[in-house]
Amino acid sequence: MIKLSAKLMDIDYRGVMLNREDARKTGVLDGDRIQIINQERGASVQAVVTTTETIIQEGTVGIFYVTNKRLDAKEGETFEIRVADRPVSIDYIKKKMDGGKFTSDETFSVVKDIVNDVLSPGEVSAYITGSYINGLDMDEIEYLTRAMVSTGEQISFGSHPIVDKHSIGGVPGNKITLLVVPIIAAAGLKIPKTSSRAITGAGGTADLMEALCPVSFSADEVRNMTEKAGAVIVWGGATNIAPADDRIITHEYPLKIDARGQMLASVMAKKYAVGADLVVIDIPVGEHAKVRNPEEGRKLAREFIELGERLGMRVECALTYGDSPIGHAIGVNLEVREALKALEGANIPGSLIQKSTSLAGIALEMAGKAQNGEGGKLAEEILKSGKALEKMKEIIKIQGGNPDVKSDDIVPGSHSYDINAPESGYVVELNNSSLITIARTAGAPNDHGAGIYIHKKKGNHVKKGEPIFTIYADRPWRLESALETGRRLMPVIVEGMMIDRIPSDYWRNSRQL
Ligand SMILES: O=P(O)(O)OC[C@H]1O[C@H](OP(=O)(O)O)[C@H](O)[C@@H]1O
Ligand SMILES: Nc1ccnc(=O)[nH]1
Repeated sequence: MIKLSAKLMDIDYRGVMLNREDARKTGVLDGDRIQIINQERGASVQAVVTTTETIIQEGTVGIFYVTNKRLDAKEGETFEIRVADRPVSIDYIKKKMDGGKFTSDETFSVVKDIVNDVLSPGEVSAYITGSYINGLDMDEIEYLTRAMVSTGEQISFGSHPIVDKHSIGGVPGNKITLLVVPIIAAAGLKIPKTSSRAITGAGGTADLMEALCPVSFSADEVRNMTEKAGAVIVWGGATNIAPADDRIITHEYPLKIDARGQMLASVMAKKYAVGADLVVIDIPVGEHAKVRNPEEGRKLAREFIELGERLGMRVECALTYGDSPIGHAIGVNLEVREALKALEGANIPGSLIQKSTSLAGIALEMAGKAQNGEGGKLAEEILKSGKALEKMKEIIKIQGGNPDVKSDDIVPGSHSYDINAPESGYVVELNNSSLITIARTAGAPNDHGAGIYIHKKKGNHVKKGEPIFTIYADRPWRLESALETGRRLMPVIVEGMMIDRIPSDYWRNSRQL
């Protein structure tokens, strides 16, 4: 054991940094774990070590920002440093990588170690990849859901039912939560909606809502705001509700994957932790969506319903059209503007309003606010009457945003480029996955102005030279990269359009590469 004095490092990362000499004395290598202890304060955390020759001097331990949120060290404070045991959860992760099955205790051990930052980013990725490749059965998914809930805070409300809604994601432009939640709340129901940020997409609901108001709140604040306004739309990752979820999503995001077992647990843990009784799940189905065909969709729906039964929640699922983007806008500001326009009563064509009112309608029927088959109509009435807009303003206000915000206040990025039709014809393909890649390359979701506005959707006729879609970015170099990606991926195909021209010397040239 050695004693070192703390140096706080303002780096948004987990772990600690040791001088190589101190690491040698302690007996740890880069990537090993140490326990940092202050006996007097009773403060102690485990952390993964990074070693350095020069950045941290001997006698000092550098503590990264995220780890210090738990340790609360002051600059110069003295800590005992001990080698920490290798966590047993790593053996469980290996077992899953080899095709084994997690027990309840093993799952809890992995989740607890993720939440307490005991596992390194590589180990968390191995856990996700192992589960992604070998799958989790329904028992393992239930264990995971319960472990995610029990390692965080839970909310309970005085009156019931508590309604909730969640989409598994995977379809670009899916801003429907910004309509569904205020419609349900305007009908007098409580809906404490927690969302994640983008996982495979170009803007999760938490990212979108952040363009209108703060989204980071404690579990207590979520409860109090929901009691007052009937609803919130907040970022689950900030609440300490199912805190493992956000850690897992952080590792899924760069890979654009959403492992099925983790997805079920991620969604349902958030519902269970807020005390939901009635839950509607949106399962977009489409060639480039997370669920490829209706059979797979029905199977996933059964799993959501079964998991709900095991946890005491009534779940209904809607298989929705996921072959094309929802509405016309993809990316934070573009989507928020489109959602606000719909709430303001603008005549937005097609999928956005229809999808939102159908989903909200199911929740209204489940809660007994409408007869079976009448929910969608009631939801539409609530939307058209302006009551959903009023409720949305109340939600924005209670979360600390400007309730008088108008759709036109939310503007897309100042750098844009129109992609025009090379031929006249019908749009026969809009590749969701490529659209997302282009929007992300343009800067979405972090750059709020970045994204894509689609002028012509599948089945629409377009004349040669007319814009099919416009790419927006906040920074010019991001627009350049997005354009390059767009040219490579060709996300839209117009009937009759030449897809590529392969010159006769193609093979010779490609061999030279
Ligand atoms: O990035 P991809 O994987 O498309 O989807 C993730 C989005 O789907 C869910 O939406 P909601 O909270 O039901 O609106 C999540 O919370 C998140 O916002
Ligand atoms: N894995 C997930 C998919 C969609 N929403 C979530 O919160 N989590």
